[in-house]
Amino acid sequence: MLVCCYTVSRCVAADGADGAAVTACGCFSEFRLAVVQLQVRSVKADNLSRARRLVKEAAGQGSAVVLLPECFNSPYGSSFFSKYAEEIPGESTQMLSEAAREHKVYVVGGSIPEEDGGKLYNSCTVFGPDGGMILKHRKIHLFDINVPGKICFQESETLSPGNTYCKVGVGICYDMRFAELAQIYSRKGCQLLVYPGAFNMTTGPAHWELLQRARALDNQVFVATASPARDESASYVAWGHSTVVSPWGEVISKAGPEEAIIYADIDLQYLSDIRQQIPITVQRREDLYTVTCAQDGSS
Ligand SMILES: NC(=O)CCC(=O)C(=O)O
Repeated sequence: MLVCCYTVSRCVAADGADGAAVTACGCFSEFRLAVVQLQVRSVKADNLSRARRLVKEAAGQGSAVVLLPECFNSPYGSSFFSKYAEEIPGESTQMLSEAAREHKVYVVGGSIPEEDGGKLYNSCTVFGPDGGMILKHRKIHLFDINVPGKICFQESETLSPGNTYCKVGVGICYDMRFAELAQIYSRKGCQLLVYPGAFNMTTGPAHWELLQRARALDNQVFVATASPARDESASYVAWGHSTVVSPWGEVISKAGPEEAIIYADIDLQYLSDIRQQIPITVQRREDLYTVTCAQDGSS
């Protein structure tokens, strides 16, 4: 999977088979990334058909990777998760697989509420151009916050956290706040971190761009976020502003609040150049500090 470029042989497929994603790894040094800021509404079938159409449009513009938002098939909110939840594979992931195969692109399928064994998860799946599922990432940091008078949201009332991270650089929304996760991904060789996410009207203006730029700069990686488009009539109003940030920390592409596709031409040589110019990746004092993984992380 090219968002990883961990090394081709270490990529892990959804079925756990090491190396099965070798062609998917591809390791292009330049490619076009499309971020689809979908207007998510209450009719699941409409969300799926619009997502499919926008993947097609993005592919037609030469994109190799298309990123969808968090909860692209369902309004975001605790009262919706169980109603819209599906097993994986299911209707929504079937659509992602078909769209990836039909248009010969990688699709990072934002996330959907996933039902498994009586529990609900917030899960991202990634499909390669052959329609095969490369990985599934379950959101590992549930969004439980309380900013008095502004926003109180408790994902843990309905969702369970995933307990593994994957070997490509995928996090979901609140996961972006955890710098260690991004550090681990970049140590494993990820050069692009993708975060489908739905920040809100309180934390969005304050933190959304800042977090992306921080993750990008700290790790000298590209960072892309995909939000649902803003719907002022929704119970949870998403901030929008899907963004792509370069390893220099610059915003290279950014949507407004409305439905849109944004594009960024990712050049991994540029990333290497920055890592040579400011060589923090080789200047770390691992004799004094280090970030360790509690487990192997395969998912
Ligand atoms: N869906 C989420 O995880 C939202 C996270 C968020 O808004 C934040 O401020 O963090």
